[in-house]
Amino acid sequence: MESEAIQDELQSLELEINDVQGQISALIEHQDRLYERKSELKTLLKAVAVSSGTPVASSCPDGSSAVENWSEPFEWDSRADDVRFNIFGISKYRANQREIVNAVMAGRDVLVIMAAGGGKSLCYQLPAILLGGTTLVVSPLLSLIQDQVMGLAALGISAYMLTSTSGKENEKFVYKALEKGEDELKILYVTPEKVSKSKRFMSKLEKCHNAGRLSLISIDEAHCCSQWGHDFRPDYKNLSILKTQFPKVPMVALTATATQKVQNDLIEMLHIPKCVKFVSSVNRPNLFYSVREKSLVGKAVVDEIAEFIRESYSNNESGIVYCFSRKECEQIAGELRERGISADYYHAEMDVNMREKVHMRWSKNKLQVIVGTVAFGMGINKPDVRFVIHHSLSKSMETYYQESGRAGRDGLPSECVLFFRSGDVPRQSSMVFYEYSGLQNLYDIVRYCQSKTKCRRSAFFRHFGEPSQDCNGMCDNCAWSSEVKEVDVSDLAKLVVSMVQEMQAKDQRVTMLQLGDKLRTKHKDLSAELKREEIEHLVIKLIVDSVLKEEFQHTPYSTNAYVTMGPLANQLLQGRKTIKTETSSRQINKKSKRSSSFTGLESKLDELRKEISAVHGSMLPHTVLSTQQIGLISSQKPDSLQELESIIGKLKTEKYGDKILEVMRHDAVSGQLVEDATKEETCKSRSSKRAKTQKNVVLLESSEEEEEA
Ligand SMILES: Nc1ncnc2c1ncn2[C@@H]1O[C@H](COP(=O)(O)OP(=O)(O)OP(=O)(O)O)[C@@H](O)[C@H]1O
Ligand SMILES: [Mg+2]
Repeated sequence: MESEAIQDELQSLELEINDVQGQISALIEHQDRLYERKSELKTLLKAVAVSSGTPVASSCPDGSSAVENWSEPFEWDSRADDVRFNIFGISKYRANQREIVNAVMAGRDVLVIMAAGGGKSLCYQLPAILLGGTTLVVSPLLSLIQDQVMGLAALGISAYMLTSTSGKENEKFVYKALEKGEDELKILYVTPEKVSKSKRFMSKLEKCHNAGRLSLISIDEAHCCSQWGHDFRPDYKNLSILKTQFPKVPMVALTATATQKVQNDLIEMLHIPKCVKFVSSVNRPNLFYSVREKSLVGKAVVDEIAEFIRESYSNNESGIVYCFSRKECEQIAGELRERGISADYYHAEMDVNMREKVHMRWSKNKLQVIVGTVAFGMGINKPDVRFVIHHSLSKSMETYYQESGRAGRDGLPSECVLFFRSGDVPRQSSMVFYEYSGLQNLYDIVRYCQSKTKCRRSAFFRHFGEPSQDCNGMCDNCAWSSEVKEVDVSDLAKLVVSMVQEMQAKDQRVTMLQLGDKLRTKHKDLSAELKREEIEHLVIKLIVDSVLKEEFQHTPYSTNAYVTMGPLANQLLQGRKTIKTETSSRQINKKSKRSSSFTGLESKLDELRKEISAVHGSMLPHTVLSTQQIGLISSQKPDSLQELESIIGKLKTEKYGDKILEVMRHDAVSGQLVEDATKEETCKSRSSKRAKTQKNVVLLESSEEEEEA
């Protein structure tokens, strides 16, 4: 008897110890997050003190850490303005561009952190022209390099590339230009492999340097150097050789990825400890962020996406739909086509040529929507993507920021919509659980999706450790007021957790889907009230709140995610923790249009840029005229080449000015004709109205007459 009592006590102690251990590990995890946040806030405080948006000199040549003023006048100002406007057709600098150009021109190493579409290319292309000699640009992807070289060639700048695909003739020209310097070679793009693997290339580059002709080195998409970045490329690690070989040549490293960890890594790996650092805000004020509830019925989701595109983007404006798997991409592209949307798919398993074809059709606006996996990523250089839809959630806030950020790189209003359902979470978690902080990162974006009150934008500021800025109603939670109620669901949560506990005691594993089904079978009274997605929503909330936990098991074909007791499960069961969910009565404002579609004249100019691009083969429409330039021309209506030049600069006016003015004149004439026709129509209808009135009078008179008669 005594031994039985001891056994009992031992067992209950065992349970209690397990419980305490669970709580300790949850608290340690919590403590880690607090430490991480503390260090973010400290950095933030420094940034705020320096005043946001201004450059931070990480340290100066003399070792001091004073902030330098890169906004003051410099001797190259007027030349820089001339090239910016008359060659690039850019009427004014965007935030930090001028300061960066100045720091590069002053011969400093520079690190640029600027959001996607912020205009990083100009920051090295403009100095490349002003400096003379050759600028070497390392860029990770062939498609990016091709786009850039083609865009620069269209501006008459001698830009070349050396990649695995460049032909012998091209290679010969480039090597000769590097070695002898007789032919002009302003900008040379290479992939990182050229630097790390081609001895021939490095020896030619050395000759160019020894002759004093290597004026600048630019590392684009520099986050590829860092293992903490999302696109790590092993060959980027070897780029440190550039600073070792050419210590006096200024280096500019550019990226849109802003985390502190990546920044520190880059400075170390590229050997630029004394660089001037320019950190711009991660805010993309022109992007409208929203989250929509994703239906359990696949076809209904596609219907909603197709309706969204048709209603808001009926002028063939470009967009991307991101999907989880290759199979899903193909299927959804097909289903969108069935619904009359011009869509095609893009994923890593496709043949390279096929992929390039799809990308090219989309870039040339011959295809409206690309349905892609994350493989459709870094190489996207299209500035006028008006919408990015996520058919399933991304794996972290950072990847979502990157993927959704492909919208609106031209600064014009664009939309980012994420379709969220809790059932998609286990699919992602079984992919990311082995990554460092993979699950924590995933749960961060799940919190973003589940919130019905918090500003979506503020989640990005928080993630990147930046002071908050006004959202200006540019997210669903800020734009559309709705009644959000907090509901205490602790009792239901206890039922769910008890069920997991029972199964665990019997050594049974349960997935989220099975858990929902079992709960509804066991508690029939609940199944009438609770929908499957509501239970899934609760289970995911419990996982995110550490009450439940995901565990993974590998099979030869897949990795399965199971739900088990989490570190805070006992706190809930003992009534020491409450669980609340948000319910909202919001109706999605489906008709709200965030983008302005083209007016008549804008459409004609859009047609013109497509025609010119088609004639030139590889040139893209936005290289001919940007959407912003189309907007400016349409609103200012220049009627001479001189006036046009004051809007789009000399080069584009010389090349396309006559054609643009012809379109404008044609539009004015047809506008006049329409106006005349309208006037005539109005006159006619007035006189016919008058006649009708008179007729009525006559009739009336006659009827009176008849009556009289
Ligand atoms: N000052 C400016 N005014 C108007 N348009 C600009 C300006 N600077 C750059 N742009 C345009 O903005 C678009 C995006 O520029 P760019 O490709 O340099 O962005 P990025 O910062 O390199 O973005 P990503 O991180 O996506 O590569 C381009 O179409 C470019 O011509
Ligand atoms: Mg870029």
